[in-house]
Amino acid sequence: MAPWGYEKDNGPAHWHKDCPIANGKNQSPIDLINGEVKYDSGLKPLTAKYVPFSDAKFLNNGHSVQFQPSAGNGSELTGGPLAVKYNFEQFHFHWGNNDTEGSEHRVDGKMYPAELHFVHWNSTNPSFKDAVGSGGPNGLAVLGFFLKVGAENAALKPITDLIPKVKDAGTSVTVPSNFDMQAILPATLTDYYTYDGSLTTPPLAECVKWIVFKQPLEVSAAQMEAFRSVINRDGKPMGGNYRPPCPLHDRAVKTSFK
Ligand SMILES: NS(=O)(=O)c1c(F)c(F)c(-n2cc(CC3CCCCC3)nn2)c(F)c1F
Ligand SMILES: [Zn+2]
Repeated sequence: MAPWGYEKDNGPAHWHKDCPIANGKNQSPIDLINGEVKYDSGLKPLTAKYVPFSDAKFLNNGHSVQFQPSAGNGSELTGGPLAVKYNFEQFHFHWGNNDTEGSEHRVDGKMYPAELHFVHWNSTNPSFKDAVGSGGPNGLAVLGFFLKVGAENAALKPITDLIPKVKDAGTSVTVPSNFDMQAILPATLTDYYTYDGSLTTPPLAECVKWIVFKQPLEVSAAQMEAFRSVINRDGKPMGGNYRPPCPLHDRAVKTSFK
């Protein structure tokens, strides 16, 4: 099969051939149905401590645009549903070709125009790759933020301004060392949905504690348009790089809010 993608001939409906776990019982994304979630008063706020990276790339890997440091620098995530410290690995985006689609998770069936994922790995593992392969839902912790069109996002501007430089698959650019990743996050990481799931792209490993924030972040129409100018390995717009929702099976979605 052609390398996986989001087109008719290599999209999500084909992924099970190389990754049979695609039909597993703990797959992501899901539709977050408010009538079926359960408030858990034990869920505390999360704490993300992000240190500026001196050597990070922003790259187009053919299926997303991704902020990727060359090595860890002590940036970490703790709290919320997490029992241990998780190291920051990368962040990337999923988006649509218009404002009615683009996010991976949905809320009562509603899609947002984009979704931002901050990927972290359980620090009790020797590496990110080991964490992905560690078995069970505590290998990775991914923070999901919905993006909606509104005011310009000043914290994301240094990243969206780089998008024209990574328009083509396989290209990358160095991110200025004064980029403040912490500024992207809301001041308090309180209201979120959390459930056990998987990577939303191959290898679709069922190793993720998902933490999806209720409050969307805003980006300007111009920032959304920047994403829509990115092209994939087939030279087509990358927009539509989202997996449709998967069955919940017998999983519970907990919320930190009533
Ligand atoms: N959407 S998501 O679920 O947040 C999400 C993630 F969390 C990821 F970690 C990855 N991921 C995939 C690999 C290849 C590795 C190749 C070596 C084996 C481990 C996977 N690197 N990072 C990913 F692509 C992705 F989309
Ligand atoms: Zn993602």
